[in-house]
Amino acid sequence: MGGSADELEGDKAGDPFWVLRLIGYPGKSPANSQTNHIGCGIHTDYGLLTLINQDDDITALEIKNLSGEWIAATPIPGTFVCNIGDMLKIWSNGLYEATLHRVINNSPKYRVCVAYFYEPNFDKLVEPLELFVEKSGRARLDQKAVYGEHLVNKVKNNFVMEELN
Ligand SMILES: O=C(O)CCC(=O)C(=O)O
Ligand SMILES: [Fe+2]
Repeated sequence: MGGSADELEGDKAGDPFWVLRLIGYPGKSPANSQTNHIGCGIHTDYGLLTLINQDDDITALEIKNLSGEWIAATPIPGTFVCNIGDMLKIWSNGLYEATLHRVINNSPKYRVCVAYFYEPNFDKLVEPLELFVEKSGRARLDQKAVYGEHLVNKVKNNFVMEELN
């Protein structure tokens, strides 16, 4: 990113609120021709970086591209998907974009994903860093958040069963 190697250490992410989550998505029942309604709703990740290890043989994770279209994050064996989270977007003054994504498992197979969320310190007030305001060459983003409060608010809204289309 162009900062020092320990740019995010100390009070920023020196005591990261990391989480490793195993997530299971039931497959679509053969009797049901409709889109599976159990998945993960549209969201951006909350923290810094997420590493996703997904089943190799099921395409279910979708990303919204800059044209507003949903595109599949087709699994590439031996690789992780890396998502930018909301806090990295703010710290980098928008140089890094937190990408919208969702999960719909329309395969008949149960899908498993292992997601590692690398997050800032829980109580950290996150605001654009001067370094990235200069580097991005754009106006300072009018965004800031205490990471822990942001996390709790988003978890309350994201993990519900809902219509996915
Ligand atoms: O299951 C996946 O591939 C992604 C899950 C996800 O986006 C999340 O837990 O934040
Ligand atoms: Fe996510």
